[in-house]
Amino acid sequence: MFYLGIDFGTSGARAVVIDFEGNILSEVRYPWEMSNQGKTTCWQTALFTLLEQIPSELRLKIKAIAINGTSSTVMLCDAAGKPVDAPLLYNDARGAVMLERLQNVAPANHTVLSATSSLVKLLWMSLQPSFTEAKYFMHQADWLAFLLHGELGISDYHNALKLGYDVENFRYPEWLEELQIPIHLPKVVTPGSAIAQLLPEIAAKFGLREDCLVCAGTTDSIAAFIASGAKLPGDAVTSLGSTLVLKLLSRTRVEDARYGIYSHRLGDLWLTGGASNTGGAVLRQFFTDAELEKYSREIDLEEESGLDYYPLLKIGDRFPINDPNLPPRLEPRPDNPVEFLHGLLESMARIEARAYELLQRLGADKLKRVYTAGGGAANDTWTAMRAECLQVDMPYSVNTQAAYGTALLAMRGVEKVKS
Ligand SMILES: Nc1ncnc2c1ncn2[C@@H]1O[C@H](COP(=O)(O)OP(=O)(O)O)[C@@H](O)[C@H]1O
Ligand SMILES: O=C(CO)[C@H](O)[C@H](O)COP(=O)(O)O
Repeated sequence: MFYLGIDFGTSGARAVVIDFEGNILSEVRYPWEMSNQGKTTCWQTALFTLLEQIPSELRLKIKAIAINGTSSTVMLCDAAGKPVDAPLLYNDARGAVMLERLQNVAPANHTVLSATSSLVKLLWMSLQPSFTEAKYFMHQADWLAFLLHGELGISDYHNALKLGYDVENFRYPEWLEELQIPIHLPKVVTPGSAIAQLLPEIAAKFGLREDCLVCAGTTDSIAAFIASGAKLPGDAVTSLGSTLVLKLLSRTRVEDARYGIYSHRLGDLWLTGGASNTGGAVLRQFFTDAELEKYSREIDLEEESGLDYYPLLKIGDRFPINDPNLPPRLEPRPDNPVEFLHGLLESMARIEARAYELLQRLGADKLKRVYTAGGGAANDTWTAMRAECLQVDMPYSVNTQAAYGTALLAMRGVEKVKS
């Protein structure tokens, strides 16, 4: 039997089929323009296209499917599961106007007290005209899974963290219930746990087994952590995708909205960390992937760039500076593209190192090794700069693709294998 993991990242969707031993049997991709990442029609097309791209002989043996989305990408649906408005993406900060109201209700420095948290987004959406048609609040991964299993309003405690779900006591906190928002908040289950079998019409349409189970999902950066094989306190994964996301596995939970720091539950341990708006999307604004590869090789690592940027696409960051008004700093810009890239990579390496120092200062376990996921993992020059800043072991991970981690989540969810 096989297991399917589907990753809905920032720059596209990817699917991986694995066997019980974790061997990859098929990998398919559906890239999209960044302008399409906020269209639910594009998400549905991507999901169905990925299913069609998997060889039919493999599809017939898929026993479980799980989907990860970008964290805090959220939407409202009507009673039939139809979106009533456009989704709000992971880094959408329009909910900042609701922070003051929430500060009077939520505990100090709670994860939801961030301009991009799912709860401030929900409060903002509740003021929009479309809210009158809304019945369900869903995360991207929840809605995509709903398309396959047909049950509305089910999420996982990774995606639900930024909605304010209490992942220690597995319930919504009283202060959140007192908000009395007239909407169905999702029923929250364990990531990877089986939710339901495929809808018969989906099984028939895509040549999948009718008893194929759809499992609760996770977020893209947690999926990458699971993929990496990191498992001990002090192990960390930096996702160098469109965004820079840090996860440091710790015995201690760390929560501090002042810095955009929160902790996801992973078994009996905590994934302390945060997600910055800096990262590959800023690089892609100036360089193609081919230029990144070419110019990175020309960087002289013996020299510092002498540049100190805070690379952002637009105003606002989430972590380690949680400030929706933080301006990008990309000046002075050298004429030589190699020098400019040197400054960008070096500056992001410094932001990463500062962020790990902050996590440890606030109580997370001591950083011991850092695995790297995402498009930037392939950049040896960047890895060397980062190693210089981090001064820890940076092992190469055979697999850090989020889709692979999500496939492992599906397998472990239905096979109860030892992880
Ligand atoms: N050689 C490279 N060096 C640094 N960054 C790279 C390189 N190649 C690709 N990237 C970056 O990786 C990002 C895409 O990585 P990916 O993990 O697919 O992103 P996401 O999951 O966020 O969609 C792009 O923003 C791109 O700029
Ligand atoms: O930046 C992002 C998109 O890639 C997401 O915010 C990322 O998933 C981090 O969120 P989490 O730590 O909850 O997974």
